[in-house]
Amino acid sequence: MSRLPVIRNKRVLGTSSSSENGQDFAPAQKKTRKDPEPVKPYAASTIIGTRRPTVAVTKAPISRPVRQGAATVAAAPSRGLLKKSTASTAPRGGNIKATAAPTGTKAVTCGAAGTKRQAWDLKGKVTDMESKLHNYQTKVKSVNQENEDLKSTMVKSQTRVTDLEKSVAVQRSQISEYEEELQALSGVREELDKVSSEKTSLEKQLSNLEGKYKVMETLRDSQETELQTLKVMLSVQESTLSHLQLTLRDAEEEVRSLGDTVVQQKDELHAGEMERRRLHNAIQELKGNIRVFCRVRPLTGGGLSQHLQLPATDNKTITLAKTEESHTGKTADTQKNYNFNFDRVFGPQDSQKEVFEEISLLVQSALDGYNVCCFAYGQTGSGKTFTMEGAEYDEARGVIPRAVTQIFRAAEKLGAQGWEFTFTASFVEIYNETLRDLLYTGKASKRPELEIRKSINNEVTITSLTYEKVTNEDQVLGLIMLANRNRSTAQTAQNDRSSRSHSVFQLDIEGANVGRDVKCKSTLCLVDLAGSERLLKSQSQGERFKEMTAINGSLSNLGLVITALANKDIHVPYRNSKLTYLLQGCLGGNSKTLMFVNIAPELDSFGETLSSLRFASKVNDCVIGTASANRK
Ligand SMILES: Nc1ncnc2c1ncn2[C@@H]1O[C@H](COP(=O)(O)OP(=O)(O)OP(=O)(O)O)[C@@H](O)[C@H]1O
Repeated sequence: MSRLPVIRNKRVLGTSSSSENGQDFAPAQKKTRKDPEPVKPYAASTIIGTRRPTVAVTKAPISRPVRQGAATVAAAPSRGLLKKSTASTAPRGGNIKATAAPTGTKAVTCGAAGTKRQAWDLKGKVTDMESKLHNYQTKVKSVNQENEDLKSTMVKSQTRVTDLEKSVAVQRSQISEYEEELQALSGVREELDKVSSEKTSLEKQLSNLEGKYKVMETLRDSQETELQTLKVMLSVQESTLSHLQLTLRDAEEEVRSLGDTVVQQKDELHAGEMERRRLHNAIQELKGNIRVFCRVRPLTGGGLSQHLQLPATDNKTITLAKTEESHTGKTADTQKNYNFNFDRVFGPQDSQKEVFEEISLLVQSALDGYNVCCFAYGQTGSGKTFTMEGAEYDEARGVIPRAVTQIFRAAEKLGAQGWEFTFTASFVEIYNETLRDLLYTGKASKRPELEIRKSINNEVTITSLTYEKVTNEDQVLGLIMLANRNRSTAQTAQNDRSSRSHSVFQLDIEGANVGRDVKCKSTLCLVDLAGSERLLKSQSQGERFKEMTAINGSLSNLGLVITALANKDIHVPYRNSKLTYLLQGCLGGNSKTLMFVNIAPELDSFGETLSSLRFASKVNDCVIGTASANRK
């Protein structure tokens, strides 16, 4: 920070000094400069010539002239004026002039007329001397006066000097203050430096920003151009929009009329769906409400079996041929053929897919509100489980997983027509006339006993059985896997238990078309029966005998029930076995039944095969009454 006052004060000081000196010392300096030679201070020469009466008073340079315009009598001690010796100090050959004092002091002249007195004129000389003395006295007086003045001036000057010294001291203290301030200002200077460096960086930033600003301006310009283009486009779009709005109004009108058409078509569709169901059922009835499919499994070691003949052109016949040797040996061997006709006969080469295609219509009936029961009958190892469950890879999937897939897909499609379905799955095993929950996940020790109950409206349920609500195919497949795990656990405890127990998978289906106030309810029942070995062959004893008795009992009772239904007997012995009791809802008037008779192609299974085919043939001959859908 500029503290110019310091300089100004100095200047003031100088000015003041100059002013003082201007009054008191300047002329002397000027004179000194003019003097050809410096003259010692206080060196005053007064030449009082004997010959020349004129008294020359030289102007002696003094260090401090008393006053401008004062007599140029030197301010040296007045005594000196009288000393003759001092005359010798006067400059040699100098122009010594008698300078008349401006105050009226006259130069001493010899004689009144300035003429030289005669030697004899002593009086005159005395007079001159007196006059001179008087002059000198006057001069002394004036000098004294002047001296006094000078003294007072000196006193004043000293006072002045003191004042000035004080002032100087004050100025010095001020200077030191200013110096201190200056010192303090050095910090400020650092700050100033910092600020200035900051300023420099800010300036740089500013220039950067200016650069950016320019770029932004360019960008803005281009965007403004773009905006203009967009505005033009917008106006075009607006006109298009208004045009489209008009079109939309027209379209809405059209949609409204189409909506009416859709409602009308939905009605027609629903009527069509109901008609389809009616016709579908009519076809099923024509096919018979109980159907039997025969399936021959491939030979375990490959090749063809000689005793089983399946005509290539006919899918409904199977011939079991047996060559009987002549007992006497005298006659030729005779061949005995056993022919059986079924709704369909599948050979060893027929795939799971082909088998399922034949029963998919029945599965559709389950969704339409009809009870459907499908069971596999046959000796152990004849392919019942393979037919019903299949293997894990896709192509080998059996009836149960395929039926589940079909049902969920069909339900989804019917959803578009306003149908909503709920599905409940259960899986039960019947072993030795005892029911076992295959979906049970609790502790084995707490496994509850299951009892079949029949409600007032003839609905069969099992107490404490797991009824699992399912919403998709994967859930059902998960339950089937759980059932298989449960079965294999039991099988570890008892060898081949699965062959000696019936497993019953049930899917309860409830459908409602809320908009049309239509409801339906049905059960799809898929059963893998126990092996149908005859008691004689197995020659079982003990526990095994008990198992076989139970199996044969339930299977033969199944035959009896079907026969009773076909004969329209008043009493149908459902309760004679757990199997028929459980399947009561799915067998009989209000249901569609499909039986698979599975055949093992090995020759040593001939007897069992013949027995199975005879049983199936009996069932096939039955015509169970007309089924009616469970509609409300
Ligand atoms: N159509 C077929 N094609 C190929 N393999 C089959 C076929 N049918 C059955 N099998 C195979 O034959 C074997 C016995 O079949 P499966 O276990 O299904 O008989 P099962 O009648 O269920 O026997 P069990 O009464 O002991 O349960 C299995 O290995 C199975 O994979």
